Amino acid sequence: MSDTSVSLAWPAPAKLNLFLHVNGRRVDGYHELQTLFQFVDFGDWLDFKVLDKADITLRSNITMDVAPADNLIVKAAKALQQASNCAKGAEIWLDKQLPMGGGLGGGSSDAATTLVALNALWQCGLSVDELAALGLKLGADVPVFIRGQAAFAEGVGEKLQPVDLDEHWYVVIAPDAHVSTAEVFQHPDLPRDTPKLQLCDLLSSEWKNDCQKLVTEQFSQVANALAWLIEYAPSRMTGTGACVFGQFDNEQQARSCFKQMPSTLRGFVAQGVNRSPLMSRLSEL
Ligand SMILES: C[C@@](CO)(OP(=O)(O)O)[C@H](O)COP(=O)(O)OP(=O)(O)OC[C@H]1O[C@@H](n2ccc(N)nc2=O)[C@H](O)[C@@H]1O
Ligand SMILES: Nc1ncnc2c1ncn2[C@@H]1O[C@H](COP(=O)(O)OP(=O)(O)O)[C@@H](O)[C@H]1O
Repeated sequence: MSDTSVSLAWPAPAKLNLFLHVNGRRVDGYHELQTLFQFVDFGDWLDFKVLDKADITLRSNITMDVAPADNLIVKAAKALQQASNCAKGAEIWLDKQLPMGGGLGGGSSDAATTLVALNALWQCGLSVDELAALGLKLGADVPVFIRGQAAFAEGVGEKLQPVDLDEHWYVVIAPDAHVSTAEVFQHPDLPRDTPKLQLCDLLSSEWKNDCQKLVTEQFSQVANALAWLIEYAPSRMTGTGACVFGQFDNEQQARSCFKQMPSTLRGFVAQGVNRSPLMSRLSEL
């Protein structure tokens, strides 16, 4: 591939936290979690044009409320340049489909796709472990997107164990609310005492999200979306919100529910997938 070629689009899928337990708070303020990550076949898309000079530029279909230098995509590209002493740059195009700060991991997924794609396109030669370590510095959820396999996560989300889960269909609703991850974790009323359990026990118990009660009490939009969805399917919040998801056995049931969604709500239908679409894209190179 020549340095000026434009690669085909690269997917940056969303994730769901099928359960999210808060087990305690570390001395550095970060929280010990146990969570189950699965990807869905819906998300953002990125394009990269490799440049012979070290410039990194980003254009997007939406106006983002983060400065370019703070965008996780730009940060990821610069971190990779530094870590691999790479003198190449990139023009990056982002087709943003995922709500920002919604608990779907869009920013983390964008960062992971940038690291994986540019590592290949710039021929940096970093291993998956090296990319995951680099990604962790950008955000707790970046490593799971880099590894591209549904996973049980512990620690602050960096200790990952691959899992093979049922690939259900989901209706995902993005309530019109911005929930700050940092504020949820700082809140005095967040329960932080769920006992740590073995994965086999967690898989056979009822799944819950320890942030959900606090967030639904504070954001009526999240409570209302959940109250509507739960009439159709088992439903929960993902991450620290605001997005909620309902789980269906098949596509037809999910689409039938989605059709009945009030026009005041926004969302999408997607299938849970254990292998990230990013991995399929990478294997096409
Ligand atoms: C809790 C999860 C579950 O997926 O929430 P969502 O962000 O997806 O909603 C994520 O791990 C979040 O990951 P991410 O959004 O990358 O968080 P970071 O940028 O690393 O941290 C944002 C802030 O949240 C707090 N934080 C984050 C993760 C964690 N295990 N404990 C924390 O206390 C810290 O105060 C930190 O400053
Ligand atoms: N490319 C990006 N896409 C989304 N958010 C980004 C991006 N770069 C930086 N951010 C910042 O990261 C925050 C978390 O984004 P996101 O990953 O979408 O949410 P969450 O972690 O709740 O799933 C956003 O509120 C935004 O300020």
